[in-house]
Amino acid sequence: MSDAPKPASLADRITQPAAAPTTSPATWDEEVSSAADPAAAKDDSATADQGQVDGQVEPLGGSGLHEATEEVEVKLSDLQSDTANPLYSAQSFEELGINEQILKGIYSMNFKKPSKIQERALPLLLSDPPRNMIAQSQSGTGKTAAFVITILSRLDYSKPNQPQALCLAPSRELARQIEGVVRSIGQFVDGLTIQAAVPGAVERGARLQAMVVVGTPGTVMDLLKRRQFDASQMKVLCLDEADNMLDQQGLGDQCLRVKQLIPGQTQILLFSATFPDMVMRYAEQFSPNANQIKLKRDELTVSGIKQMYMDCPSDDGKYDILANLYGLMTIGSSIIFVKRRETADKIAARLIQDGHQVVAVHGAFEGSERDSILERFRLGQAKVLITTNVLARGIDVQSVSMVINYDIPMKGRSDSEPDAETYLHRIGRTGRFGRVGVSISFVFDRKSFVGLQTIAEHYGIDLIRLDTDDWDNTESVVKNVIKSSRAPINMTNN
Ligand SMILES: Nc1ncnc2c1ncn2[C@@H]1O[C@H](COP(=O)(O)OP(=O)(O)OP(=O)(O)O)[C@@H](O)[C@H]1O
Repeated sequence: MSDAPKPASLADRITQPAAAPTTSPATWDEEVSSAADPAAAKDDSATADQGQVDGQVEPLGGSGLHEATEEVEVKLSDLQSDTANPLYSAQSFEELGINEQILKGIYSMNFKKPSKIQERALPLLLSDPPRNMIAQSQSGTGKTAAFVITILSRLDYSKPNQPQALCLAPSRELARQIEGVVRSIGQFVDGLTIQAAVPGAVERGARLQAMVVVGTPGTVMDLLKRRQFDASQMKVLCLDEADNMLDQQGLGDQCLRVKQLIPGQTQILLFSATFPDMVMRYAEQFSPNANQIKLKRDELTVSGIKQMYMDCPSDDGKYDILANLYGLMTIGSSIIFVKRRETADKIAARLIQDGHQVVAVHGAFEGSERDSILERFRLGQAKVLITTNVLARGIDVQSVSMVINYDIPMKGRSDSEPDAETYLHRIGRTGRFGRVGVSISFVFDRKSFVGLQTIAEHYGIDLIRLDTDDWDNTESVVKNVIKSSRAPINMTNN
């Protein structure tokens, strides 16, 4: 990129006719910017083929290029004292009115100061009488601890066998992860009982007998129907990834049915990094009179994640680019997101055949197998994970330094619309709590290019273009980012 002339923003390039007639375009951004014909993009969108897709949502109704920044080392404490940073807080955990045993758990996790969402949300969440909450904060900024502390603070510890708090998440992996956070933060809380309600975790006929239940909506609904779960004394209902839970046809219905079976005065908490307008309206009905903490669209991206893209020669040609990137992907850990299960299997098989070590997980895998593969990835025994949207949200593996969008996330009938929310959640698997990371999105045709460009404009993101013909430069740009451990302070935009 150093030798190439710095192009104007993608937005400029797509909306303005090319200044001078070009010869046959070398890349899709050249092609699209010279044609600038939205109708043509539409034609392409009708060609989505069929296949098994995980985690797809039903639709509801200043991008630019720049040079990568040089390495800057920053401590977490520096980030947390920068008022513009989403990790900033003026207060300590003690000042937020959290009970001693819970505080002990928080400090044992090495959390020194709250993040902005924790500082802002906790006083509202813990105040009496309990009020509902709709809370939005960027990926990796500590939303889980905010609702877990609330749950632990609301329980009646004289009733250890009585379910009193229910947390729902869209995937078994995320539910298990949240269960782990409840166990960690609650490790010094006397008498705390916790149970997971994910497929295969509760024996048929066995009653749920824990104060805190963390599960997926389908399993929880089954347990309620079979009277294995008494929700009559529920105090808190929390939906993590709430926009996804309320938006997806099936999950939305199940969440609504669960809500109908709990007491009317239950405190309802909705958390997510994204709340599209249409879903927000429904969220406000689901969680009435809620305190709300919202972000503007241009505050949603995390500055520590350097977002890049590569212009690939063809759909098939993406594989060679991926194989070339493989060495960089193993510097930390990385996740490759694809649309279809078959693609995940296919590229995993090819990479393995080419001598690389990768693992794949998607919805076709059996539950316990999914758990054990993700565990291997968490432990760093497998460095590269290939998956579908099923793991796009919530999964917290701090060592992930790169996310690859092998397929640009799309939604709608025949994949007609770019899926800006899923893009944000996918790239948010890196850059956790002030760490740095790289996302690389592959485009190869007009539709994928326009899709990415639309997403970039939606959030006002600057995308760095990586040259597929200059691997030395690509390597140095990516390495430069991932070898620094923290996001530079002056890069924060929120
Ligand atoms: N106050 C804190 N100090 C240090 N680390 C923290 C603090 N709060 C949370 N973390 C850590 O930050 C990471 C991200 O937290 P969490 O998974 O809750 O993010 P999130 O906001 O829910 O993200 P997502 O939107 O992707 O689900 C976790 O590893 C968590 O342990």
